[in-house]
Amino acid sequence: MKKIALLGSTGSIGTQTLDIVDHHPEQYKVVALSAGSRVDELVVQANKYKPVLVSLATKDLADRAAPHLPSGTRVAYGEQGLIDVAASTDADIVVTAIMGSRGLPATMAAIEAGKTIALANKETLVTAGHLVMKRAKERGVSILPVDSEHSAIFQCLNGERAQTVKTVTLTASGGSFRDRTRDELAGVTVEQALNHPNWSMGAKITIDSATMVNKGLEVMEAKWLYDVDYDQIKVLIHPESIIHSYVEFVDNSIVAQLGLPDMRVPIQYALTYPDRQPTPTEPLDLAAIGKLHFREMDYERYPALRLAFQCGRLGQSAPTVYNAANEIAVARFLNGEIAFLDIERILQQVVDRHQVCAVDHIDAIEEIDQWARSVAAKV
Ligand SMILES: NC(=O)C1=CN([C@@H]2O[C@H](COP(=O)(O)OP(=O)(O)OC[C@H]3O[C@@H](n4cnc5c(N)ncnc54)[C@H](OP(=O)(O)O)[C@@H]3O)[C@@H](O)[C@H]2O)C=CC1
Ligand SMILES: CC(=O)[C@@H](O)[C@H](O)COP(=O)(O)O
Ligand SMILES: [Mn+2]
Repeated sequence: MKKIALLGSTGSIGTQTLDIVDHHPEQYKVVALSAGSRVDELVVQANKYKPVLVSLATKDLADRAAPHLPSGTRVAYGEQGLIDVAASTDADIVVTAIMGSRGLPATMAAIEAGKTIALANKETLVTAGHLVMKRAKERGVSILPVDSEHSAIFQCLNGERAQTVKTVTLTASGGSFRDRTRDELAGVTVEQALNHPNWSMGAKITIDSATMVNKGLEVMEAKWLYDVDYDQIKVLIHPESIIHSYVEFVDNSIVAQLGLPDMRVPIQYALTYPDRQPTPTEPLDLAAIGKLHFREMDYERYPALRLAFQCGRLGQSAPTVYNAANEIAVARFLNGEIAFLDIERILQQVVDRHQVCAVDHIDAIEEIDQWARSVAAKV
C-alpha cells in the first residue's frame, strides 16, 4: 500500500488525486493532508481518510478545524504545517498540489526526508529549479511529473537515451482568449478569463493559461525535469488539448502522448509509475474527434511567453522574479484591481527593474521572491 501526503488537498489537483485514491482504496493510504482556507472541505476529507496530520494556512483556521477532526488526527498550520505534512509522516510519496512558490520549503523538506515527489506545483521548480533538482539528485529522490505536458514528455522519453532527443514540444490550448486579437483583450472580465476551453483548473493556473504564462512556466519546468536546453524546447498551439506534448528524436521520429483532457491520467501515472492501471476516465476516440488542429506560436500575441524564454535563458534570479511577479499580478487581476493586460505589463516592469544575480540558497530565493512581490504589488 502506498502512503500519500497531499499538499493542497482541497484544490483542483488535490481533489482529483483523492478521486484516484477512491477508485483504488486498497492501494493507497492518505496519511497527511494540507489545505489553505477551506476548513469545512478539509474536515470532511480528514474524517473520510483519517490522516495522522492535517494542516491549514493559519492558526485561526486550524483552531476552527480542531474540534471536528477524528481522534487520531493532529492539526498544524502555516509554513511549518506544510513542511510537517510534506516530511514528518511515513508517507512514501508527496503530491505537491499547492499553488505557487509557497510550496518550495515543503517540497525541499520532502526531498530532505527522502520522499518521492509527484510534482504538480510547477512554480517551485520555476523559482528554484537548480536547487530542487540538485538536492533531489543528491538525495536519490525521484521527481515525477503531474503536469499534463510533462507527464506526456516523461512517457515519450521512457527507455530513450537523452542524447537522442532533438526537441521537446509543449502543446498549448491558447487559453480562454485564444481566438481574440490583442486589441480584443482590453476589456475582458475575470469571469471570461476563468472560462478555459478544455480544462477545469484552479483560478491562478487558468489565468496563466490565458496569458500564456502557464506555458512559460512549463518551458522552465521542462528544462529542469528533462535537462534540455531552451533551444530544444518548442511551444505549439493545439486548441483541442488531445496531444499533451511530444518529443522529436534525432532520426526525426516523433513520439507523442494523447488522451482526453483529464488530469486524473497524469496524476495516477505519477502514483503508479512505472506501473499502469485503469483510470476512471473516458477513453479517447480519434474517429469521433475527426480532426486535430495546430497553430504556430505567436510571440507578439503572447509576449509573456517570450519573456519567460528570456528569463529562463538568463537563469539565476530571473525565473524567481518572473514567477513571483506573476503570482502577484494574477492575484491583483482576480481581485478586480487591474485589467487583464496589466498582468503582462507588471511582469515586464518587474523583470526590467531587476538586476539578475546568483541565488545559491533557498533564503536568497525567498528574498528575491519577496522583492519581486513587493514591486509587483505597486506598479
Ligand atoms: N489544476 C490543474 O489541472 C493543474 C494544476 N497544476 C498545478 O498544480 C498546482 C495546484 O493547482 P490547482 O489545483 O489548479 O490550484 P487550486 O487553486 O485549485 O488549489 C490550490 C490548493 O492550494 C491550497 N492553498 C492555497 N493557499 C494556501 C496556503 N496559504 N497555505 C496552504 N495551502 C494553500 C488551496 O487550499 P484552499 O482551497 O483550502 O484555500 C488548495 O488546496 C499549481 O501549481 C498548478 O500550476 C498543474 C497542471 C494542471
Ligand atoms: C492540465 C494542464 O497541464 C495545464 O497546465 C494545461 O496545460 C493548461 O492548458 P494550456 O496552458 O495549454 O491552456
Ligand atoms: Mn500543463
